[in-house]
Amino acid sequence: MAAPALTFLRRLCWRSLCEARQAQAVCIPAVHLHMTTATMQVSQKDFEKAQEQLKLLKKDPGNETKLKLYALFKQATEGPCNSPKPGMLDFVKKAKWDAWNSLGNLSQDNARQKYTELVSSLISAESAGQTKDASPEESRHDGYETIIVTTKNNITKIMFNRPERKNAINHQMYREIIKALQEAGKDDSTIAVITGNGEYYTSGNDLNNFANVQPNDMEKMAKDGAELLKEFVSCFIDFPKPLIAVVNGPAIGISVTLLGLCDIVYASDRATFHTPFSQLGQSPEGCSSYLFPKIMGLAKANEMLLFNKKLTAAEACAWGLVTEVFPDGTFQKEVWERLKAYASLPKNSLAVSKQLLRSMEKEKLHAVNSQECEVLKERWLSDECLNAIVSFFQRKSKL
Ligand SMILES: CCCCCC/C=C/C(=O)SCCNC(=O)CCNC(=O)[C@H](O)C(C)(C)COP(=O)(O)OP(=O)(O)OC[C@H]1O[C@@H](n2cnc3c(N)ncnc32)[C@H](O)[C@@H]1OP(=O)(O)O
Repeated sequence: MAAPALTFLRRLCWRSLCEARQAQAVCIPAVHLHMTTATMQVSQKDFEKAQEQLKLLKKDPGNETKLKLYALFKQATEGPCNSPKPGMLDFVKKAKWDAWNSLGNLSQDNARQKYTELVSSLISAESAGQTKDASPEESRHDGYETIIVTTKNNITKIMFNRPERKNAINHQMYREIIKALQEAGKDDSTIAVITGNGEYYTSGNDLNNFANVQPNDMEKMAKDGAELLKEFVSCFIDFPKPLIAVVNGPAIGISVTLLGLCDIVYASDRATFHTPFSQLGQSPEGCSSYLFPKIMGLAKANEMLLFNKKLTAAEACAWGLVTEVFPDGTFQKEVWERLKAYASLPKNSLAVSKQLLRSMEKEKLHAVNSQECEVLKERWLSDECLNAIVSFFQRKSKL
């Protein structure tokens, strides 16, 4: 069918089509009077039942099917197409006329039969789909060790999964998250969610990423780290569909800065938000040096990014970093119910809308990301940073 015709047909509300058919059905008893054999009477009964069943369909079966139903109904009740051909620009009438006319001399009995069969197949397909919808399978994606990636209810969930290390992000986890985001961007899901397994959302960069590096390899470590970080953050900047952070517990470092690149942030009231960059002799990343002042204003961004102020969930919400805070006891239930409803919205509409909201900033964000990675590359080679890492591990070993 021609694209303009389809576009116009999309304007046809499914319910109004059903109602139109109901109104047309008034003429059916007249058809019924012409039938004589018992078989035909049964067929007529089935035909009427099919019309009733059609009204119960919840999902719009699509334009092609609607046209087929329309044509079969007309053929069954009025016989071969007998109305004048509509003008080329009357797209809807023309499409309907074409569909009816394409049935040629199909007998009314056959048309009734085909109509009834088509409705029956739609009803069976919908009830099979509904059973599936009621308890859809959660599919787990293969090939990940540090994260768990699943898809259910049109939501791809990426879960940090090193709970015994407070979900600290080691090099392998950075790479796996990159891969998971690239796949989630292309899969059939409507939205993607990032969350943590266990008590923490994540404690940020695994400080072991800096451990056991020989003095001669320091520069290479810093260079490779900056490249990995740049690629990692780029995946968040470019992510093409709504990306939601479900912050189940404390969040530290890079996991906090990335929230500025997420489209919605839901937090448990147990969550805290901490970016101890200066304490670690480091500097902000995840585009936070640009996005945090925009989100919360420079004065508050300074408290977080320069002076390591740890925010409660309520503060983070008041400062605009978090969308909504939920009591921890009902957090998972409330959030996933909400997300399930969001993920049933039209997928493409959400994707293009997200891209519109972000597109003006994309180039800027990539430039900020590059600059932040360059600065960090230097920071990682600084005494301030090395001393901070050493003192973290010394503190740990004394405990
Ligand atoms: C490619 C490189 C990209 C770099 C990007 C730049 C990113 C920057 C950042 O993210 S900065 C933030 C870095 N994170 C931290 O500074 C947090 C460090 N961890 C802690 O302060 C604490 O562990 C804690 C507050 C998260 C939890 O404290 P506590 O409740 O007392 O638990 P433990 O400390 O006993 O933790 C259990 C176990 O996990 C280890 N661990 C936790 N987080 C990290 C981490 N981020 N790095 C390394 N190890 C971590 C902790 O050492 C314990 O291990 P142990 O049992 O002692 O072997």
